[in-house]
Amino acid sequence: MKVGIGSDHHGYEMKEAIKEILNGAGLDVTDYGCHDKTDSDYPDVAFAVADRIREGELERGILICGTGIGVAIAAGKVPGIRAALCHDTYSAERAQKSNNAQILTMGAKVIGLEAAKKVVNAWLSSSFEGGNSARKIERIMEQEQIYLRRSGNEEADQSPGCGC
Ligand SMILES: O=C[C@H](O)[C@H](O)[C@H](O)COP(=O)(O)O
Repeated sequence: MKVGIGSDHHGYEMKEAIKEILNGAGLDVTDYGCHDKTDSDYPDVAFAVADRIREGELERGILICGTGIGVAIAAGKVPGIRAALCHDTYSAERAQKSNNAQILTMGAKVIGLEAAKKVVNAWLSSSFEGGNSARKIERIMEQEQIYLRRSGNEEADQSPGCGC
């Protein structure tokens, strides 16, 4: 599985630790930064990872900032992207099974590393179940297309869709 990972400076240490684990597990992991603890702006890394998913280069992304909120908001602005902020294993599992979220976000100031590892594992080991969930994801994706068309955006119809 091709996974992109990224963080701002608040999430740097957690990002490095999780990257090591994923590499050790044999996943194909690409690090989109940041690469040290120097102040960095979370939207930049969030857009970098989300864009690669939108373009089909990555299957999944993991984004970490202080709270996980900023990266989730930014990544969710990229058409076709569903980013889920999860700090517990049940939500992480459902983020895949119900929401087909390509991106997991976490806050390094909110959750400890051991719990974060379990959240990542729950999310990576789950997959979308379709069924009744598909209709809701399709509805979200349809509405996104409506907004894109309404704004005359040429990117309408180029999103990965619902994955249903
Ligand atoms: O949602 C945003 C994250 O928690 C960021 O890590 C945090 O906001 C960093 O921004 P600042 O340093 O401006 O508080």
